[in-house]
Amino acid sequence: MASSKRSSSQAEAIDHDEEDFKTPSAVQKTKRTKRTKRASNATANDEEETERIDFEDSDLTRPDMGIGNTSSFETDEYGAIDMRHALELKPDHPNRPILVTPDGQIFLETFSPIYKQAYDFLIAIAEPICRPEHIHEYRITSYSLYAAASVGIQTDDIMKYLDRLCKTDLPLPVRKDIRTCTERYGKVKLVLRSNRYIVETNDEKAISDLLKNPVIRNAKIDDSEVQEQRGGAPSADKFQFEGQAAADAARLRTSQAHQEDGDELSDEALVAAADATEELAAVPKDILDLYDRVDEFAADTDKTLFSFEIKKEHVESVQAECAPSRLDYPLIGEYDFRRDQKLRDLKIDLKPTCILRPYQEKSLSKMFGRTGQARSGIIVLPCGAGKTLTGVTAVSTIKKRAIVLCTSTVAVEQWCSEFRRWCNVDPSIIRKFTRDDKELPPEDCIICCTYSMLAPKKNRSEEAARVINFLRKREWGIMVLDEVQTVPAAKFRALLTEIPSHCKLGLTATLVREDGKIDDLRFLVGPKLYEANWMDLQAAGHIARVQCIEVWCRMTEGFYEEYLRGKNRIHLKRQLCVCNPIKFMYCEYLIRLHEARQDKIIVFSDDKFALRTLAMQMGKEHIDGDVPDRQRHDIINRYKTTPSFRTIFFSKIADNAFDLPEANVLIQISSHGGSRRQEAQRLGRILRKKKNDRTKPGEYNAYFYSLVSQDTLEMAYATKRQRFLVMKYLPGFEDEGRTRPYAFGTEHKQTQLLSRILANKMPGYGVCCAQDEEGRTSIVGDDDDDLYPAAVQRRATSLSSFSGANNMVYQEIRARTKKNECGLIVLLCLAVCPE
Ligand SMILES: Nc1ncnc2c1ncn2[C@@H]1O[C@H](COP(=O)(O)OP(=O)(O)OP(=O)(O)O)[C@@H](O)[C@H]1O
Repeated sequence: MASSKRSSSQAEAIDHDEEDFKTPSAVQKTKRTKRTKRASNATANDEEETERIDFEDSDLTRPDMGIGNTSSFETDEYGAIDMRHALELKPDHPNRPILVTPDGQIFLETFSPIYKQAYDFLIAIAEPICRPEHIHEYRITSYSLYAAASVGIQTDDIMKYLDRLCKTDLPLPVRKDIRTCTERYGKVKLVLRSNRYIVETNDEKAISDLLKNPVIRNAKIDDSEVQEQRGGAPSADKFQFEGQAAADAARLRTSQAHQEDGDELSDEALVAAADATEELAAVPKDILDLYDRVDEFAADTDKTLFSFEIKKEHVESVQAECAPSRLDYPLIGEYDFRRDQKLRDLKIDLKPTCILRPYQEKSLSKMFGRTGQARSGIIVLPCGAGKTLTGVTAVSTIKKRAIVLCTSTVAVEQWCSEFRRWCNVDPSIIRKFTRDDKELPPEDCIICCTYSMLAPKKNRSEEAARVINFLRKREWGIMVLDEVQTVPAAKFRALLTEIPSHCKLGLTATLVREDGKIDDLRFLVGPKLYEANWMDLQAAGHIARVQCIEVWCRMTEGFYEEYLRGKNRIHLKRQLCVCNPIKFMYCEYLIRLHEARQDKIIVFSDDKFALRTLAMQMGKEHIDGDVPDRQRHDIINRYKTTPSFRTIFFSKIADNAFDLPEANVLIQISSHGGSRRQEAQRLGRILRKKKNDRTKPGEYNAYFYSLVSQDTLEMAYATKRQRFLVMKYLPGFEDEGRTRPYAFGTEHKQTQLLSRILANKMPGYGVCCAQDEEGRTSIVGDDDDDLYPAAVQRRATSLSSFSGANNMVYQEIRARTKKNECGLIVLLCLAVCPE
C-alpha cells in the first residue's frame, strides 16, 4: 500500500480554511492567481505558496477592517516577520496562552491549562482561521467585533482580557483599531413592534448619523416622527433571566454533568488546571477573574431613547447600509420575550430527560445571555453535533409562536419529530407545511417548512397561498433558519422580512458559500454568536472520530481513451470519471469489506446515472430526488432499524439534514466539483456520536472514503482536501474479486457501460430526463441491456393513456441544452404515476 499524509499543519480540514473568509474579489483573485500558477506548471510547493499569498490578500486585512498592518516590519526571504524587538514578552509569558500580532492575528496555545476559557473568549471576539491540534490562529475583524458587541462584550473588556491573556503587552495598533471599530457597535437596534419595524438607539450622534443617510431617510416612514423617550431601554440588570424552569433545570443538569469540562472560568478550575500541569507555573492572578464581566450587559438605562419606524420592504437595505462595511452602526436584533404580552405563551418545556451538551448550552447562553432577551444571530456547530436540539431549546425557551425553515421535507420531518422527542408539548401544535401537507395551522403553533415552499412561485395552489398568507399576517416569536448559509440566495432572503419575526436564529455547520454572499448573513440574520471547534468535540466524544481516506482509482483503458478524446466536453469527461469501472469495483469492495465488519454504509453520488447503475447492479436501495417522500421515509426507517440492512445509496438530496446516527462509513463516488461545504455536510452523516462504541480513545470509529479517478479532473478537486490519507491501492481488492467477481469486473459490462455513456442514454442525465425544483427527475423510458433491470420501462400505449388511463400521467420535460443550441426541447412523455 502506498500512502502519504498531507500536511496536517495546514488549515483545519473542510470546515475552516482560509478561503472561507474571502470576499468575492478575494476569491476572484485566488482564482486568477491559481490560473496563472497553473499556466506556469506550478509544483505542489508553488500551490501552497499561492494559498499563502492569497490569504495575505484576503479581506481580513482589507482597510475597512481597521486592524493594524505589518508593513513597517521587515520580512525575511520566506516572508516571516521577526517581531522580537517590537513585542516584549512578559516575565510570566509561558503561563499566558496567546500571542497577538500588530496586524490583529492571534495565536492560541491549545495545551494551556486555560485553553477552554481563552477559546471561549477568542471565539466571541475573533474569527477562527485555522485550528490544528496545537496552535490555533484567529483574526480580529470588524465583523468579529460586531459579534462581540452584540453579545454584550464592551470595548474595554476586549482589550483588558486580551492584554491579560497575551504573552506580550497588547500591540498599540491593535488597541487603537479595536477602539475605532467598536465605538459604534451595539448602539443601534432593530425591533419589531406590532408588526412594525422600529430602529432604536439611545445615542444622539448615532440617530443623527443614521438620518443623514439617504437610504435610511428613504426607508423611514414619512409621517413617523423620531420618538424621544426618557428612561431608555428596560433595565437589563434589574431583569433576572429566570429562563424556563425546564430549560434551566436542563442547563443545571448539564453543568453538573459536565463539571469536569470546566466551561466556566472559576478560580478553582483555573488553579486546579494550573496545578495539574506540572511544567507550567500557576496561572497569573490577573486572568483569574477573566470572565466575571464578559456576559454582563451594561444597560444604559438613564439615557433618552430615540426611535423611528422604517418601511418593511426597506428593512434589508437599511440593514445593509448600517453594516460594518458601510455606515458602521450594525443593527442588533433583540427580543424581550419575557415581557411580550402580545404573543401568547406556548405550553412547551424541555423534557426532564433532555440534557444539553456543554457546547449546546454555551451557544444558547450566547443567544440569551444573562439579560433574558433573545439575540438574533448564528450558531455554528459541526455536522452531527446537535443543531436541531439547540434550535428546539431556543424555541422552548422563548415559548412563542415559532417558524422553522429547512432545506428539505425530510429535514422538516426530523425537526417535527425532534420537537416531540425532546419537549413536553401538545403534538397538535407542531405543524408541517410541505407539498403534501398544506393544512392551515392553529394560531399558536410551531410550524416547520422548507425554504422552497415559501419562495415566490407563479402557480401556487390555493391552500399553499392561504398558509403563506397566514404566516405573513402574524408576528412570530422566533424564526429558526436551519442551514442558514442558504438564506442569502435571491429567492429566499426576502422571506426574512416578509414573515415578521422578533428573533432569528441561524444554524449551520458550514458558514461558507462559494459565491461570497456569506457576509450578507451578518446583517440579514445577525452576527455569529458561537462556533464550536470540531476537534474539541471529537476529543470529548460528542462526535465521531473519522478517518478520511482518498482512494485513487486508475481508469480502465477504454474509459481513459474516451476521456482524453473528450477534450472540451467537460460533461462527458466528468461522467467518465464518475463511472470509471475501477472506481465502481473499489466501491463494491469497500462495501463488502465494511458490511463484513457489521458497519452501516452510505454511498454518495451526485451523478444519478452512476448512483442507480451501481445500486441496482449490487441490489442495494437508493434514494434520489425521484423517490417519493413516503418511500424515502420507509427506506430510511428500515435502514435505521434493520441490522441486516447495511448499505444505502444517496444522491445529493441527503447532503444535509438526514439524521442517520447508525451510519459509520461513507463512500463518495462523485462530488459537486469538490465543494468543501458539500463534503463537510456529507461528512456530517457519519459524524454522529456512536452508540455502544467499542473503539478505544484515539482510534477511529468512522470512515469517509472519497473515490477519485486518477490523472483526471477529479484529482484537481481533490487538491482542496487537506487531511485525507491518500491510498493508491486497496489491499485485498484482487483476492476478493477472484473469490466473488465484481459487478463491473467483466469486459462485457465495462464496454456496455461505456457505450451507454457515449450514446448519452442514461437515466438521470441529458435529454433522457429533467429535474424539477426539489431535485425530482422525470425519466423517459429506455431499452435493451441489463444495466437497469427494473429502473425504467418503455411501454407501447394507447391514446387513452395520454388522458390519464392506465395509471399514466403526462409530463413535460425541459431538457438541458447547451448554450446557443436550439434553445428548448420539450418532450412529451409518459411516466408511471407514483401512486
Ligand atoms: N444533548 C443531546 N443528547 C443526546 N443526543 C443528542 C443531543 N444533541 C443531539 N443529539 C443527537 O445527535 C444526533 C445529531 O443531531 P442533529 O441531527 O441535530 O445534528 P445536526 O447538527 O443538525 O447535524 P446536520 O448538520 O448533519 O444535520 C441526533 O440523533 C440527536 O438526537
